[in-house]
Amino acid sequence: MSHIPIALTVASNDPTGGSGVIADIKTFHNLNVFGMAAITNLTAQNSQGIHEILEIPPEFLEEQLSSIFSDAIPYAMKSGMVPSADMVDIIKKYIKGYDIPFVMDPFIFSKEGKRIIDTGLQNKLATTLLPYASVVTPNIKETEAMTGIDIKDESDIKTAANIFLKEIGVKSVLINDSQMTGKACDYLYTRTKEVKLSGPIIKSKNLRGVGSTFSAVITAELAKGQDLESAFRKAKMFVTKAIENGFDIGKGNGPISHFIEL
Ligand SMILES: Nc1ncnc2c1ncn2[C@@H]1O[C@H](COP(=O)(O)OP(=O)(O)OP(=O)(O)O)[C@@H](O)[C@H]1O
Ligand SMILES: Cc1ncc(COP(=O)(O)O)c(N)n1
Repeated sequence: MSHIPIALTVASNDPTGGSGVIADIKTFHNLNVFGMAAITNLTAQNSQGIHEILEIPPEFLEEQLSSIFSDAIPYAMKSGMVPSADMVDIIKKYIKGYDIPFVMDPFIFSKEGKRIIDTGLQNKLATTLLPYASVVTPNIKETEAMTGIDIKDESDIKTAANIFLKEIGVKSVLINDSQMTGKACDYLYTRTKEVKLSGPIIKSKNLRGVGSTFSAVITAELAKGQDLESAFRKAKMFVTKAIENGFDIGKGNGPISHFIEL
């Protein structure tokens, strides 16, 4: 194959390979997209939680991005864990400068509910990066934190989505209620349409990487030139199968599978 779309993830490393950039690269590979990764953080984590986080110096993120973009421009990019205001500004510079599809997967709370970034940085992400995002993929807790809406049902999700679109200025938002109800309904809101995809909740403790993988599928599909709604449908199918085929690796919560065939 001489020509291949490139997707870039700007995120953090999970040494056990369940989430973060390793999950992103596995997803890009599965979808026949060439994956690149610029690292923001190193984490020490495993199936039982995040233990330590070591921030890469912001100027070294700049070095990584400048090496990538001066050589081959990715077709789409996503961001995950962004640990400092300086890094937010660096990422904004590249998104503004190159105008490629940008999927923002904010990482504000860990799976265990622990706050990962403070509210100052959360606000900086919202005001500086979100207006440049093609789509944002927060989970319910992140949606509540960024919009101030207490989410109890579908109408609250719609209210929060409207804040993302009309007040924060994001082009589109993807929110799901899997952490709230017995279903796994995902909602896409853009300025012109709403799409709801319903699916059953799969009972599994092996859910590590589900958020990273969902946003990585969207990024890979946008890199291929697919529209956002098709990318959303593919991401939903991908994570559903990936959860169904998850692995019992480690003593706690294992990872989803990236070996799936759609
Ligand atoms: N138990 C489950 N059964 C079926 N689908 C699920 C389940 N858990 C999550 N999903 C689906 O996985 C996708 C990602 O979910 P979600 O955004 O909540 O993950 P997350 O890890 O909390 O995300 P984040 O990276 O933003 O923290 C969504 O499509 C959601 O519906
Ligand atoms: C390095 C890193 N990035 C992201 C996540 C979120 O996990 P998930 O992909 O399961 O939402 C994580 N735990 N660690």
